[in-house]
Amino acid sequence: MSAYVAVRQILSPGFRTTFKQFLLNASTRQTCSPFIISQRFYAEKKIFERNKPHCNVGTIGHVDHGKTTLTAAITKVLSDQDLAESKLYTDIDNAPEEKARGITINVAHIEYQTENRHYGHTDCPGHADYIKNMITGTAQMDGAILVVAATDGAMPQTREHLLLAKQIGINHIVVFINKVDAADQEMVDLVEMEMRELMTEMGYDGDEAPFVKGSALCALEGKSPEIGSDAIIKLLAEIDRYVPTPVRDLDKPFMLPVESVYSIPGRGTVVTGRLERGVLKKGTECEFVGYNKVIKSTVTGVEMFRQTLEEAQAGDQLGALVRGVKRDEIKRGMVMAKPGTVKANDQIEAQVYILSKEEGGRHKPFTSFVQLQMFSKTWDCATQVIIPNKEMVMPGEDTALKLKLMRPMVLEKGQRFTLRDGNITLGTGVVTNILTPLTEKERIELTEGKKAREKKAKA
Ligand SMILES: Nc1nc2c(ncn2[C@@H]2O[C@H](COP(=O)(O)OP(=O)(O)OP(=O)(O)O)[C@@H](O)[C@H]2O)c(=O)[nH]1
Ligand SMILES: [Mg+2]
Repeated sequence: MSAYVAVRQILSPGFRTTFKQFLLNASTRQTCSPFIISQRFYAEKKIFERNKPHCNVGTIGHVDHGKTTLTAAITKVLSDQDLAESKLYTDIDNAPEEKARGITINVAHIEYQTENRHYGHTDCPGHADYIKNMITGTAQMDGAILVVAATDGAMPQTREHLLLAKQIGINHIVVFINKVDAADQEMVDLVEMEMRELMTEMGYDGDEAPFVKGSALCALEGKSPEIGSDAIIKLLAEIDRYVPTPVRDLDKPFMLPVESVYSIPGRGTVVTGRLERGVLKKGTECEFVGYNKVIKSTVTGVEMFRQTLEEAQAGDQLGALVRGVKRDEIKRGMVMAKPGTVKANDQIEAQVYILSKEEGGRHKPFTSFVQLQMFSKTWDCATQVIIPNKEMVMPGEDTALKLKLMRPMVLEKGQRFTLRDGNITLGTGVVTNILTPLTEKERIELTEGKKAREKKAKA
């Protein structure tokens, strides 16, 4: 009964009863090891067992460089060690449009374990049109795997993803040079040199960053183990070693930026995302904030990778079942939090770095009243930019800006964000001050101004 004793202190009475019943079950009693009993219990009841630190990683990089193939290969190699459920390429890119076009559009969340940690893995799209999804996906990671095809080397989205990852606050990146089966050694070495330089240029430690070379396709197809499965094992060992388990903010009131919303027939509405701070349990009251709304609800269930969680902790990638709210009432970008602990704001001051032309930014300076798209956490919103104290801002400059958002969104002091202009990442910044909300008159001026500009642009 020692497995029961071990968990009874941390689990609710309802859970304890279920576990006790399981232990009293005749077939279970035949097994004497408490460890095996508890493992069987968790698996059978689909309950998430928190027996290793959890860490969020994911694949980023240019389109077609092999991120999804690598994701599938990792699950395959780990499934041989009973540390993951093997996922096919088509399980990951499963939307009809993704299958038809052979590219990733939506991020996919996959689960696996090494001996040391439990991982949530987000496979991001590389195509330039889906940068928005990549930003949302990367916002959930603690460390990233940058995939670069040896056949191509660094490409535009290799650079852009690296830059965005840096801005989002991902400090640990492991590079996987993929497709070595299709490139000669000289080419592979050149790509490594180029990538180390690029990492340094983007503010990473290019000399220290771990590089693993291999072929995701060989690993997935079970061919050439020296560049296939061995490379995957090496990659996972480097992630285990290099990406630290972040210290989670467990003591603060909980907060989860909503990534997706689903309606599950017979059960209700489920929101998913990464719990950014605090802990979350079934029965907790919550509030959804953003897009001019505050919606109150109660969490009636918490799951991680389809397994029930007694208590979710900051860092967990989870789904929360919420009572009494319809799917259409909640949107990606809203924040679910303890009632009264987060606020939406529409006017802030920020310190922003405007990328130079060489870094992929704008070629020309900009002046006040330009309208840009602001990305933070899982939301994005149009915002008007005001430059205090000077006429214009040049590419490559670090500047204070005042931002007026078209809609109030959750923004806190110290929060990081990205500014984009069409297809260009223009700058990255941090909120330095929250200003008084826009008055009704100012808001009308802002939105009317936007309409007028749009009309002019069309004409
Ligand atoms: N030769 C070779 N081809 C590979 C390897 N890994 C992936 N590929 C192929 O490269 C193509 C693109 O692979 P994906 O995994 O879809 O690439 P991706 O980076 O996920 O692409 P997006 O998500 O659309 O950005 C596919 O045809 C793969 O079979 C490899 O190691 N060697
Ligand atoms: Mg993909």
